[in-house]
Amino acid sequence: MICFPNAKINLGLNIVSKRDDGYHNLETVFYPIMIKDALEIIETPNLEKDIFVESGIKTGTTAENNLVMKALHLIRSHYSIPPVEVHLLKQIPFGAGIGGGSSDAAFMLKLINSKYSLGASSNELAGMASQLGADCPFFIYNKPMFATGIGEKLEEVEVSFENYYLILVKPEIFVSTKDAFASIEPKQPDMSLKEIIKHPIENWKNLMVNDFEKSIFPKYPMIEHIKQKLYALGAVYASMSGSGSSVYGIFNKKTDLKHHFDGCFVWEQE
Ligand SMILES: C[C@@](CO)(OP(=O)(O)O)[C@H](O)COP(=O)(O)OP(=O)(O)OC[C@H]1O[C@@H](n2ccc(N)nc2=O)[C@H](O)[C@@H]1O
Ligand SMILES: Nc1ncnc2c1ncn2[C@@H]1O[C@H](COP(=O)(O)OP(=O)(O)O)[C@@H](O)[C@H]1O
Repeated sequence: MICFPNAKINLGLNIVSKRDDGYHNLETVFYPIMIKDALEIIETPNLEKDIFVESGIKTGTTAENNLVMKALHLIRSHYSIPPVEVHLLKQIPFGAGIGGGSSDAAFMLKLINSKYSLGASSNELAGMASQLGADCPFFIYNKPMFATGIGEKLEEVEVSFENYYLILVKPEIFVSTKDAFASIEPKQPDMSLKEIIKHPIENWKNLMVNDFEKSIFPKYPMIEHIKQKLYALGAVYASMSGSGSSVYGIFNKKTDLKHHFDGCFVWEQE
């Protein structure tokens, strides 16, 4: 049985306060984008323990610390699941602020739930996902969501780029989410993202921010350069996604932009 975990971008990101457990309360809108990994589980008779095979982009993870295996062990602690062979084809860049690892883990929970007809509800799966990563519960629902708390309180929102064109650019820079949070001064936003998102996309430039940009841009000028270039090329809105290093641009019409970003991973909406 196979599935195709996809990535996300953050539309705005306000880091509101630091919590006693070291995590941060935030406000963001998660928006699914269709850069995809492939995740397969194969049931092999007489297998004594799980097998994990990773191909594609090298994440440097192992069968012990890859999030798909952590997801497998977690769901197995609730349900009886036999040893399986797991194949993960990595195509979503990591350290990119687009949640690839969290998505793989959430899709593993959904895959096991379907394959073994466990009947767990989305809410139950989201509860398990929250133990694997702050971004993880969103990928259980995988539709545009306004998120608060550490990212686990989710509310569906209406937002679509149907008449627009989206491009995502990731330079050869890998940002650690933990380090990115460490250099943030939390603050209450002037206007809630839930309100901002209702404005026309043309107004977002003046209203919507990603709080990580302020600390990440001075450290990695290349990321800011990409954002400025997207605006120079005519983007209606451009922003870093999550803790970086990816930057996305939203355009009014499809234009050939790839050649402007040599040396970067570039994904364009079909
Ligand atoms: C910043 C965001 C924005 O969407 O995405 P990415 O840039 O990673 O994609 C997320 O909040 C990341 O979610 P996720 O990547 O699942 O984070 P986790 O693995 O749970 O946490 C990694 C580390 O980030 C910090 N962390 C994470 C989430 C949060 N709300 N507050 C935090 O302080 C903690 O130090 C934690 O140890
Ligand atoms: N299935 C996975 N895919 C990618 N990274 C993973 C996975 N499992 C664990 N990791 C670890 O998580 C880190 C962050 O990966 P990821 O969530 O894809 O990045 P980000 O959301 O910051 O773009 C990686 O550097 C890697 O060490």
